[in-house]
Amino acid sequence: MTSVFGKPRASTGPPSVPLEVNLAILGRRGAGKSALTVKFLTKRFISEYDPNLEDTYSSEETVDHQPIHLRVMDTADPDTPRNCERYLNWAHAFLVVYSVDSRQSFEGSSSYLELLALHTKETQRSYPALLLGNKLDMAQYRQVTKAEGAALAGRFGCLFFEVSACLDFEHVQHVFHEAVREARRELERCPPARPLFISEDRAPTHQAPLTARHGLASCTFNTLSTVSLKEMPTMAQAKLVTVKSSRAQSKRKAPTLTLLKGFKIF
Ligand SMILES: Nc1nc2c(ncn2[C@@H]2O[C@H](COP(=O)(O)OP(=O)(O)OP(=O)(O)O)[C@@H](O)[C@H]2O)c(=O)[nH]1
Repeated sequence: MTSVFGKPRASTGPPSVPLEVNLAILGRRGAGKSALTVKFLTKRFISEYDPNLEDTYSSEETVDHQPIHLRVMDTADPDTPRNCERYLNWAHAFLVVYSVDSRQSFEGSSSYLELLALHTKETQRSYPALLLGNKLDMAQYRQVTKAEGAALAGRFGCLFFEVSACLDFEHVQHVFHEAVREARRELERCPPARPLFISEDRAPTHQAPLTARHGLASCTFNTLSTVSLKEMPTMAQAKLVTVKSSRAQSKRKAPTLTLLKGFKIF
């Protein structure tokens, strides 16, 4: 224990490194992906947005006392899943969103779940997905029953929630944190191999040749003597904007606040 001005302070040791979790939000246009993302990040409901904007946001979260560096990709596919590698190869977990007042968006969410199932099969890895029926506040205009949502989620073995981006923040936060928990479980169960790529233009410095270090036949590895291995660079296309909800709250007095690129928050 240490003490500052007579107040006892627990000795915490070195700060724990946050776990990095990437979350992609998928769904048909108008399902409420952006509204849910912004609600989660700022506790606010947006009414104006750029439907063609796709961006990735980052937020420092604490889930079950563990620091998490969460990145959220609010995707914007045109009408159907398109160029999906950008999120399939990036995300640790997926939120698939439909709107309870739109049968079309529900059918769209089914296509996304099928896409994820195919990706799971192809990569032989498991990708947690949560199915969200959004716009629960519009329940009087329902086109999709809760039972139908639950049945679809059951078919793909994923968690299911009905939410509203314009009702309570805690419920939306709970859903995002559930996605983090699912991703964390999977990352613990099956840690990803650290990806490497080979760059042929730089010789390794201060290193004995592979052949000498491993006693391998020189003819086999001669070509590797000018190769260096590096970690894969981070995705170039992901633009990160860090949002601190406390900052958002302190600027509440501003009549219109543009906090996230492309979003107007009132
Ligand atoms: N009543 C209600 N309206 C919502 C809710 N969520 C989103 N909306 C509205 O639905 C419309 C579409 O919401 P977005 O968040 O832009 O939907 P999106 O899925 O991001 O759509 P794209 O950006 O076109 O891909 C907007 O007018 C939102 O204000 C909700 O929970 N309840």
